Amino acid sequence: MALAVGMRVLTRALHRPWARGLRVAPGRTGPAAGGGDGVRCFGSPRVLVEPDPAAGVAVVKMRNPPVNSFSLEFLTELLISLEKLENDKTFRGIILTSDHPGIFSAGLDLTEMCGRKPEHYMEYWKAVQEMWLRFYLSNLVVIAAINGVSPAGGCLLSLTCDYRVLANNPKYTIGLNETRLGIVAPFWFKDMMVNTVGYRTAERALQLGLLFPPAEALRVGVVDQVVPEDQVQSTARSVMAQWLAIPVCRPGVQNQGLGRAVLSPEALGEAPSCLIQPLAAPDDPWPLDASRQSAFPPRGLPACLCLQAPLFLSLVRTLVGFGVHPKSKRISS
Ligand SMILES: CCCCCCCCCCC/C=C/C(=O)SCCNC(=O)CCNC(=O)[C@H](O)C(C)(C)COP(=O)(O)OP(=O)(O)OC[C@H]1O[C@@H](n2cnc3c(N)ncnc32)[C@H](O)[C@@H]1OP(=O)(O)O
Repeated sequence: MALAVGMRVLTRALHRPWARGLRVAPGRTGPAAGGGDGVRCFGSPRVLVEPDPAAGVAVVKMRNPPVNSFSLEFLTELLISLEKLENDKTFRGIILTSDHPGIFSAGLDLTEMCGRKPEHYMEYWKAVQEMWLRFYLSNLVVIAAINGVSPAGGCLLSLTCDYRVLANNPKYTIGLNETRLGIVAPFWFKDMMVNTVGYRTAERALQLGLLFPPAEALRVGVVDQVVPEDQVQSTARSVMAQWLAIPVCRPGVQNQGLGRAVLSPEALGEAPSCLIQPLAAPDDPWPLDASRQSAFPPRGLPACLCLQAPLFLSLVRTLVGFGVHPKSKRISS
């Protein structure tokens, strides 16, 4: 299904480049997540934050209908919310979930990735990387309460979290399905998966573009817990309490050199620009060996990406999977 929808969205975006996927959800206020009096939700049109100051926790709900895809606007709002919470010493943890049960996130917004100007791709790609880095490196404990389907970038976002609770609904699949769309998952997507499920499982999952239903997701370890749908939020809160009982949980993990293995100290210094630098230097020598070159363009490569061939190829050089890109060493070693 993801393949069909992906192709449909891409084709439509090509023919309707003005269709930006910019859907503004109405604002909303309500009681705090913890039910405390006088504490109001805040956020932005696409991101709702339900604070529970007493617990030091905020529930961050993605609400970018219809599928919580990562449009540029949505990414920007999500990052602003995260930054606000990080700068507010009241909060030590966030629970990341969807305001629209059934869909956690459809991942990158496919309409952002074709029919646009090169500058837009740069801006968009930078925002995607920043989202990943900011969540991955956040000093807040982040628990994902996955209450819907979570392909590709949606899965990546959950992989940045410290713990993943998935609702037990066979429709709620999760995984990195990029190859099914004819695109290669960036090496940092791949590294996150390898860190989570191990090399062989990640290799097979990425090559086949597997989307795991809950039982399988738990078995391979892409999620930490599968619970009945109506217990996802409460389980996430219990897990959070367990994490917050540890005085130095997230910074402590970093100090032990665990969990942040994808990033080298060099990349940490100037991460976003460092990561997109190869895209800005499209004349770099082709880094793929002959056998890999013959695999491009992959079968099923969306037509619009073929039309963007020069950009796409330079991106492929940046985004390759499984260690064929020399530059990946500086990030993933
Ligand atoms: C920047 C330069 C780019 C160059 C190229 C480099 C490429 C590098 C990319 C690297 C990594 C990519 C990561 C990604 O995340 S790619 C996105 C992958 N996502 C998917 O495969 C999910 C596709 N969607 C679905 O499977 C289903 O929509 C879903 C199961 C999520 C929900 O199904 P449901 O039946 O509830 O809803 P619909 O399918 O009817 O969809 C509703 C509307 O939403 C539109 N839609 C769906 N997904 C996306 C999406 N990812 N981006 C934008 N829009 C999306 C869908 O078309 C429907 O729209 P309409 O209501 O207008 O018909």
